[in-house]
Amino acid sequence: MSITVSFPAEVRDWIAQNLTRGVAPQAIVRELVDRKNAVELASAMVNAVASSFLYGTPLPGETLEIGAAPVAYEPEPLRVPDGPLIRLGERKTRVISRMQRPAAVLLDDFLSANECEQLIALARPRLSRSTVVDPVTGRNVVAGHRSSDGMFFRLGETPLIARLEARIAELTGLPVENGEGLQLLHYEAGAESTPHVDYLIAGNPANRESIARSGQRVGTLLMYLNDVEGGGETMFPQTGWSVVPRRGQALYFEYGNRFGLADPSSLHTSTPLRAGEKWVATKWIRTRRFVPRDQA
Ligand SMILES: O=C(O)CCC(=O)C(=O)O
Ligand SMILES: [Fe+2]
Repeated sequence: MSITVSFPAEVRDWIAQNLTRGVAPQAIVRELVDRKNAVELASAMVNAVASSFLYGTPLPGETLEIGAAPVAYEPEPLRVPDGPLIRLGERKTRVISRMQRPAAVLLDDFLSANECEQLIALARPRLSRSTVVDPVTGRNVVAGHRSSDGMFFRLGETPLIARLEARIAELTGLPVENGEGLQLLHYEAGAESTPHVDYLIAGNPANRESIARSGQRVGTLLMYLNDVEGGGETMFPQTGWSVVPRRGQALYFEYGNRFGLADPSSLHTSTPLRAGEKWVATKWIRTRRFVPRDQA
């Protein structure tokens, strides 16, 4: 049995700010109990906000159900075609491996060596220190945790970019217009990205606005543009799976289901690069047409 109680927006936002700053959920519950809330109510309020962070869902509204069934992510199969070979336009790509959770496929020969070299050459003069959206303020800041350089292409910016975007749409079954501009990342020795999910957490206004404009992110395609000498693996700590970058290969993973939940097992990291460099191109895909902030 469950009961419905009111959940004031100020309390919800205060919990969201604390979770974003990394305060432990138990500490937030304790503080609420100190402020004369019943422990069941305090736990339910913190759990509701934590669950929205975990599954990439909207923040809870003005009411809260206490005693409702807990949320869990139900995985769905990838939209990618079955079989060992996938024909994408004039290109045939070979499936190396499939993974159920997170739903993923690793592909060989997704890009030709020449396409990898062209992407690097186009991106190199335009690199700048990678930024991320600050979870508290929602502003773009230099990513302390990421320590790579990056740049973005506009959708269809060159014939090569347009051709790759068409290939990605054919693979994923999601329209080109749902894709964000292709991002190129360059890591040097020692650089890494710490564990993160690619879907957007509704804890700050910038992410909420982005989700309202373009929908949630539901899939990521990583294209490896060079072989790495050591480290620099794309690692999924929840499942212990790690992909070693190899030139021309692509890793596609999806993390959105039909209930609008995102998959926490898609948490991933680029492990510290031990030597040499790593080049990777990332395509993030939304549920709807991607509208950048400056074009809203
Ligand atoms: O460099 C990688 O392997 C991962 C990159 C990544 O996580 C991203 O661009 O979102
Ligand atoms: Fe990522």
